[in-house]
Amino acid sequence: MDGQKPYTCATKNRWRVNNLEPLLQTLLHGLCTQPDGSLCVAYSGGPDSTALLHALAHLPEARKRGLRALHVDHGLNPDSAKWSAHCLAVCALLGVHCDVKCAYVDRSGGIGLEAAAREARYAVFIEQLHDGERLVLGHHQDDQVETVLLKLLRGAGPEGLGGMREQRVLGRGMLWRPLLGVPRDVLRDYVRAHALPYVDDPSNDDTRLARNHLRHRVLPQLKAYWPQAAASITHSASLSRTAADTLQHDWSAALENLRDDATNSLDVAGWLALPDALREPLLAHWLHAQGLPAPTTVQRHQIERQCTAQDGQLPCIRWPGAEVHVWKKRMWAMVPRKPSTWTDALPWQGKPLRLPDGGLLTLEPATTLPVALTIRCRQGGERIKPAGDRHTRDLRSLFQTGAIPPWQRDTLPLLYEDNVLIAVADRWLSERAETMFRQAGARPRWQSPLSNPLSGD
Ligand SMILES: Nc1ncnc2c1ncn2[C@@H]1O[C@H](COP(=O)(O)OP(=O)(O)OP(=O)(O)O)[C@@H](O)[C@H]1O
Repeated sequence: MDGQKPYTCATKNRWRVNNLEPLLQTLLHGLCTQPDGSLCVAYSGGPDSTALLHALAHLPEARKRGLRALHVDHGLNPDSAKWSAHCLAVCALLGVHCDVKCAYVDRSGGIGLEAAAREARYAVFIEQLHDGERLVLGHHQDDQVETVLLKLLRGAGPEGLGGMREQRVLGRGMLWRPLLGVPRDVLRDYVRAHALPYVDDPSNDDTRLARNHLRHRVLPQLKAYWPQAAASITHSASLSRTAADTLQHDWSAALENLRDDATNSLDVAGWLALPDALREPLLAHWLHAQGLPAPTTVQRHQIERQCTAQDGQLPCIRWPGAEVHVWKKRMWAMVPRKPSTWTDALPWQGKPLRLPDGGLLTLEPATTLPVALTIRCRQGGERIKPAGDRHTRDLRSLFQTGAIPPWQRDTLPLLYEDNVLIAVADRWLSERAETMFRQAGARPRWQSPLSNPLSGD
């Protein structure tokens, strides 16, 4: 597998030595323009990441930074353990340390096996990446062409049509795709010329999968008529990327202005006033940052219409995995939640208590209360006299003056001592509760089951 001369930046005018140099040349150029950081090759064992790993292993510039490989075993193919063993053996021959990690592929998410495997793989990458390390992937020009066409066929905008980014932040490090400009054939030539052994994953030939259908059926026909298809599509992608990055600059600035950090809610009037080209990606990004899926165009238009609802109305727009509420001229997003009131009275003396709706009640610092309290869910009609207040108040008016969003109101646990309401979560405490917690040297702390924290007054 060896025999490749080391090439350095200093000798770059003497690169043209043999027919293997284009790959090394690209990588060397990439390394010279990349900020420092050790390299971790995402090594599937397939031909492309094999070429990538082998070439990097022969560049002193890569070795000097620190070079290792990471193979993820999805456990989906009966031969996957053999593939892991193959990766370890190749790395041993190259003198590159290799980590093999198993990924748990969750098939229950309804996103398809390929996407679930990808999610699981990236979760491993994120977990395994060291501080400042670069995860180097073997995606090449033909992968980029397939990605862009698939996005086009799904009706994507400039961000999707920009294809895969050459680099981006990933976990504690960066993801880097140095081969996006290199055609698949160059990599396959390299593998052949060095007689590199690689894993042949049969799922790559399954033309029932959209990407494989494109690769094996559609693209050969496109290229037969338009030989420049790959170059033209990647050129369009880079134009879209530039446009998407410019838009991103603008919608990021708009998001800063429209989002309230304390509540993570959005100012709807400001959002509606944005041009379409900013409104859509801003919403998608705001949702993704909360781990929520973006709406379809039809659902987004529904949100836009509901944003102009009268005060007092409480619009809620739902789609699989997310719901958006419009309240007090702001927009709030969360995971859809069935209204869950519980009837049991739960005893509590200070130990962390997971409530039936997923909320969490604790004492900070952890300690034990002198008496056992009872925790109940709101039923309606409850009243409390908050410390320092001259009157008892019903919870409905407390919630209104405290600006507690309506969808959060039933989640606040109520703390009772001998059937007397002494605290509403950690928010309103009676004189008796204040005294009890002061004597115990701790404060109650409640974590909402919803993704958004409670709004401030
Ligand atoms: N199981 C895996 N472990 C580590 N990295 C992986 C794995 N699967 C994919 N990758 C990384 O993602 C890149 C693109 O993945 P893709 O599924 O297109 O490739 P592949 O067909 O598995 O193999 P290759 O690209 O190496 O020929 C790979 O080149 C590799 O860098």
